[in-house]
Amino acid sequence: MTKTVVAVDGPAGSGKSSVSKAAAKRLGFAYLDTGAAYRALAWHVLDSSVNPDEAPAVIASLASFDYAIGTDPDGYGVRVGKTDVTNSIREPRVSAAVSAVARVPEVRAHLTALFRDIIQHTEKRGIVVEGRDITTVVAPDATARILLTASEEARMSRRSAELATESASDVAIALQKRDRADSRVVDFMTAADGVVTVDSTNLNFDETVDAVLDVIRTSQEK
Ligand SMILES: Nc1ncnc2c1ncn2[C@@H]1O[C@H](COP(=O)(O)OP(=O)(O)OP(=O)(O)O)[C@@H](O)[C@H]1O
Ligand SMILES: Nc1ccn([C@@H]2O[C@H](COP(=O)(O)O)[C@@H](O)[C@H]2O)c(=O)n1
Repeated sequence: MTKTVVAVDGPAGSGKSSVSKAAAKRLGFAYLDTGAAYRALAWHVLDSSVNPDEAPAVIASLASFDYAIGTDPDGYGVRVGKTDVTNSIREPRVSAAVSAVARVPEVRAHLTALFRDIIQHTEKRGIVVEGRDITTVVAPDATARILLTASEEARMSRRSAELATESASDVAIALQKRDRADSRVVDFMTAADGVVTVDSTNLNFDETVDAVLDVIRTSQEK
């Protein structure tokens, strides 16, 4: 059986996780959130009292990074060792530390190998994988390659609607800072050759999922 791999990249708050998860559910595919792995490593680094800006110490912490993630879009959990970190990796302190960890080349190589292993071993007939470098580095040969974008204004207002405990301006500053830092490492703002852009600025959630499903269907027909 040929496995369908769908690669989705985009900036923070563009809808990668929610849209990819919904598309995977509709197709009966597995779903892999690669940002969760970078977040889990940032959580592990902080939990080990390592400074995320000290690359050699971050690299050393990979040896004790016992990471597991589910790929069921209906209920996936993230674990580091025996600790369930599904919710704690979304805390602002982890979001603030994750870019420093993600810029270390050894970290990227380690996690890329992990993602490829998960993609290869999925038991479903397809998998939707989302992140920043999936279309270009992790799975450049994917069946469908999508850049999911939305204007900065739309992304900020969607994200601040989610985070009721934080002010809209704090959310906006954190999101801009993370995108700026991340885009120094990976270009997820421009579509690479063969990558289809889906701009959700003027689409509602269901319309965005439908647009992504259209791209997948068209790619499968090729
Ligand atoms: N087209 C859309 N219209 C309205 N809301 C949307 C749309 N797409 C996504 N959303 C909402 O925007 C919010 C952010 O989406 P999501 O968390 O999936 O983004 P993300 O790209 O994975 O972000 P991050 O990279 O920061 O994890 C969610 O509340 C989601 O439901
Ligand atoms: N392929 C990826 C995915 C994520 N990152 C880094 O992880 C951070 C968190 O990702 P979210 O999708 O959960 O927002 C992100 O800010 C990047 O630093 C990455 O480098 N490559």
